[in-house]
Order: sequence, then structure tokens, then C-alpha cells
Amino acid sequence: MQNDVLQHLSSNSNPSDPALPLKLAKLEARMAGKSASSCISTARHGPESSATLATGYVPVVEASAVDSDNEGDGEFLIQPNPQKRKVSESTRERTLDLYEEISDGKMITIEDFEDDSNFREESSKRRNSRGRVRGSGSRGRGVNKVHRRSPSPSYPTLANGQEDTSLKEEVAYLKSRCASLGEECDRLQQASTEYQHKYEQNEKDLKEMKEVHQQREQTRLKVVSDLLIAVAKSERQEARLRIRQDSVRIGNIGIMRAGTVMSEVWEDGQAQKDFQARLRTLMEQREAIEKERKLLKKKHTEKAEGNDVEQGIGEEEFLAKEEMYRCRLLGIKREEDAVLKDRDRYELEKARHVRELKRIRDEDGSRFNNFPILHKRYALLNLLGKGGFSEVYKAYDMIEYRYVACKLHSLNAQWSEEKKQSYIRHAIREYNIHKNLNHSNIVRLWDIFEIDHNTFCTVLEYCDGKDLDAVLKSSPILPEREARSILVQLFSGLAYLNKRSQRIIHYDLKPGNVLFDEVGVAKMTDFGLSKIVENEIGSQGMELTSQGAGTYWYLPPECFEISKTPLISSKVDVWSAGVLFFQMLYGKRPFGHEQTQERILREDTIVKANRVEFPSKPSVSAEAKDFIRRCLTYNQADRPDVLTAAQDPYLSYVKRKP
Ligand SMILES: Nc1ncnc2c1ncn2[C@@H]1O[C@H](COP(=O)(O)OP(=O)(O)OP(=O)(O)O)[C@@H](O)[C@H]1O
Repeated sequence: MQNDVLQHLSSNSNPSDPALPLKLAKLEARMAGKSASSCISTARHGPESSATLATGYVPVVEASAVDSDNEGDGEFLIQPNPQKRKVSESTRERTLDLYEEISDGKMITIEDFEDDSNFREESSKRRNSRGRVRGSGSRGRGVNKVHRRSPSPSYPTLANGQEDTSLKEEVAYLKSRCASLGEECDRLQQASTEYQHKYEQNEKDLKEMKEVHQQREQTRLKVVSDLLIAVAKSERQEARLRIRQDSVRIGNIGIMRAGTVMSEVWEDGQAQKDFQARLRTLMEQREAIEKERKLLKKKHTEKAEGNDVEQGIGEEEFLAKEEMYRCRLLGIKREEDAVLKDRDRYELEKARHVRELKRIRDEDGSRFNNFPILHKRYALLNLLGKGGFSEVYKAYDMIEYRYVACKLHSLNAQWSEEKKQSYIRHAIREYNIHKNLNHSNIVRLWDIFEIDHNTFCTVLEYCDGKDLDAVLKSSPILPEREARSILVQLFSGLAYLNKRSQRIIHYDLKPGNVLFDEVGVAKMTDFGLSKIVENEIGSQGMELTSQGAGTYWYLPPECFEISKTPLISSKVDVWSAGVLFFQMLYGKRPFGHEQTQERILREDTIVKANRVEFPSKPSVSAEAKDFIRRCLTYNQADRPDVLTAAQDPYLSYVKRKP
């Protein structure tokens, strides 16, 4: 076989190449694993000497000699070089490892190895020492690339001149393994192509599905928002229709011009005129009866005195007529009372009507009234109300599928940059306080985002009911039971604020900042003036840095201290809760009810609020009055703090054993 190869190579060689015999000799030596010297001698003696290679010559030469590719000097005086041998040995080790790795199926580049019988031999030895099982067991491993070339190896001969059959077997084994790996590789390649194809198809499908999903999502959002907007539009129309009808009956806000100054004036509606007409009629009836009564009395007196016996009336007739007139007068009084009651109801209706008129006017004037979708998720519906610097819209969160209240804070374009920055700082501070609060009696703050340079939006839990201010406007006095229930809820929220590691003073507890959800749960809102109690402070409290802010009817005396910086604590909220409770029970505030904010300051109304006086009506329990007294304790040091007040027996529904 060796000779065949040589002949094959010789016949394919270029006879004009003078270096060819030498190359052949080297190649021959590599294939047979023989020494370079023998191949040199072969080269020197010409191609015919190559036959001697098959005569059982066993090479005993340095590997370095075989490795030499120096073809130029022609002398081939190869000296042993121990240094080079070391390197060659390690390279050889590595190459052997690689060879084995290859035959283990990781990468097959057979042509690189088949020429070197030494590799085969040594690899075979290693393989045999590990057992063949490993080789056959590795068939399933991945094969990256297969290069097959019909091998024409030559095998080293044994000392007796026989070819090494174990090596032959090994080659045969490797060939068959190579063939099966090739088949496996083809199969895998085919499978891989199929998978690749499927993968690409799936990717395409996924992309299409995503697009469809996105389109559907957009359609869904459009359908949902269109529906919501349609409902909101019809609500708007209804509200305007109702307000137009009510305006005829209740009245309207008109504009009065005085020179260049325009001002709003209230114009009474038909109801007010009807009340007046009814009262006038009743008054005229009363006057007529009084006149008749006087005449009756005169006639009775004259008869009794004997002056006009004919015209005068007797005792019996006088008494009967007198009783009739008295009854009639009582009837007129009853009617008058009914008209006055109706008029009181009308006043409450008028307050609601004015509120609604203003809301509609604000909605018409709002730049957000065109049902925009904010932040790609909040469909703005109708205006709920307008505060000092904000508009609150009912909105629908199309991602969380719930109604929310979007509070749109608009910075006045006329403001100085400094004022704008201060407002934003204030709002961010409020947001940071509010965002972490999670209690059933505190309105949740869900989100905040910027709309444009001068506007941002906070998203709040939507409270479907009215706020306490609106409730008290339509029914100023609440039954004690209802008022107590609201108070209990407020103290539950306040206790939560004071049990957290970062305690909070609300500082602005008033009817407008108590909202109700659809089932009537009371919730505190508006943390714009809230104070964070930074660390452990004494009973005297922390410094009040924002004196002058807040609604004076609901603030305790310490907030009006002017000789030094006031020290405040959670007891501010206890006072405010006491004022709220009083107002719910009696329909008015305990201090400065009829006064303006300015007058309260000017007249030191709260500074003088040493004692709370209770009206005689309506009747309220002694326990409720005592609780109010505790909350409205003038001296801050003697007033209970939030956690103490929240534990008060009056606020507990659990019956305590005496
Ligand atoms: N979370 C909410 N859910 C339902 N209605 C709300 C909500 N927040 C506020 N409102 C309503 O929106 C209106 C305006 O609220 P806003 O808080 O701006 O009023 P304000 O307290 O009078 O203003 P400001 O805080 O600027 O003094 C009020 O009628 C209030 O009842």
C-alpha cells in the first residue's frame, strides 16, 4: 500500500521539479513513521530506493528530524536537539489530544491526520487503554464539519515485516465511524435546516401575531375609549340640559357690567319668586284674618257694653268665630313654616346648582375638555372640579381597567421661573409623602407624569361619592351616629400616619379634603401641607415653617403663635378632627364660623378659642361633647396626640366591661 502511494504520488508529481524526490522521501517517512535519515538516504538514492522502506526497517530517530521542513540545504545533517524535542513533544501531545477529540466526534479533519501513522499509533494506544466503548458511545455528539478524502495510508510494519493489523483495524474503525458520523452529520444538517426553517417561520408568525395583537390592542383601546367618551359626552349633555332647566327654576349666574368692570351677579329663578309670592299671599291672608278678628272683637265689645245691640255679636258667636280665626292663623303659620323649609332646601339646592354651574363653566373653559388620552393610558372624561391651581378630571385607566381621578397641575405661564420651581418642588414633596401611603381611609396616589413644560398630572384613586364639604352643603347636620362613623375612619387613617417609621402630620384636615368612595368609605386626601416628623421629637413638637398656610377654622391656637416659631405635632390633626366633628353635629364650626379667613387672623379668633360652647340643638350625647372637648383642648401639652385620641373609648365600637 505504501508503495502504491509512492507510485501514485510519483506519477502525479511534476518531473521537472527537482525537489520532488526529496519531498516524496519526507512524505514517505511521515507516512511510515520512519527516520528522516532513512528518507534522506531514499532521497539521495533516488525513487527506486523507496522500495527499501517496505523491508522492515524500524526507525529510531529524533522526532525533530522528521519535523524539519528545511528543503534547501540538501545535506540533511540532522543533529539531535533536546530543546526542540521538548517543544515538539508537547505539541505532539496537544495534537494527539486534538486527534482524539476529533475522533470523539467534535471536529473531523481527517486529512490532517491520516498521513501521520505515529499519531494513529499513539492515539490507538491511548484509546485502547481507555476502552473502545467511549469511542462508540460518542456517536451522538455534535459534529461540526466533516472533510473526507479517500485515504491512502500506509502502515508501519512490525519487526517481522508484517503490517500492524491492529492499526488497520483502527483505521477501518475510524473510517466506518467517520462514515456514520458523516451520515449523522448529513441528517443533523438536514434537521438543522428544517429547524432553522421552522424557526424562521415561527419568528415570522410571532411577528405577525404581535402586529395583530398590537392592532387589536389599539382597536380595543379605541373601542373602550370611544365608549367611555360617548358615555361622558351624553353625561355632559345631560348635565347641561339639567342645569338649563334648573336655572329657570333655581337661578343663574349673570354678568353685570359697571363701566369697564364686569362682575358676576346671582339672578334668582322662578322658585325664589314662587316662595316670595307664597309668603306674600300667606302674609296677606294673615293680615286679613287679623283685621277680621279685630272687627269681631269690636262688635263683641260693643254688644257687651250695650252700645250696638243690633250689630254686636253675642258671646257664643264671638268665641266660635274667634276660635275659627285662631285656627286659620295657625294654619297659615304652618304653611309659612313649610314654605320656609322649602326655601331652606332651595338654598342647599342653589348651592349645589352654583357649584355645578361653575363646574360646567370650568369644564367648558378647560384645555383638557376634548377627551384626550394622557400618557397613552388615561382617557380623560368629565371635570370633577377645580381647585386653586388644579383641575381634577374623572378618567379611565385603560391599562389597570379602573376609574381614576387625574389632577392636572398647571403652572401659570405668567409666574416667574422661581415661583414655578417652588410650585413644582412643593408638588414633588407632596407626591413623595403621598405615594407610599396605603390605607383604606387615605386616597391612593397611583402615578405622576409630565404633560408639557407647564403642566403635570397626578393620578389618584377615584372617589365616586361627594366630598364632605358637598355632603355638609346639602345636609349641614348629620346624625351623631353617622358623624361618629366618619370620625372613627378619619382617626384610623391618622393613626396609620403616626404608626409609620416616617410619621406624618396632615395639617389640612377639612371637609373638602375628606372624600367618599362609592360605598361611603371616608378617605383623607391632599397632602400638600403635610409635615414629615423627621425624628423623635418631644411633646412640644417640630417647628412650623409654613405658618399662614392652611384653613384657619380648622387649625389649633399653636399655629397662630407669632412671638416665636410655633412647635407643632400630630395634635394639630386632633384639633382639626374635633372641629370637623363639631361641624358635622351642629352644622357650623365652633370658632369663627361666620368669619372670613382674614377676619379670623385680624381678630385673633382662634388665639382666643379657650373654650368650646355647644348649641342646645340638636341634641348630642355627653360622650360626644366630652370627646370634642378633649380634641379642642386649648393647651397643646394637655391635648391628646393622634394615637391617644384614636384609642379613646368614644371611638371604639367594642363594648367595654365596666
Ligand atoms: N380622588 C378624587 N376622586 C374624586 N373627586 C376628587 C378627587 N380629588 C379631588 N376631587 C374633586 O375635585 C375637585 C377639586 O379638587 P381639588 O383637590 O383640586 O380641590 P381643592 O382642594 O379645592 O383645591 P386645592 O387643593 O387647590 O385647594 C373637588 O370637588 C374634589 O371633590
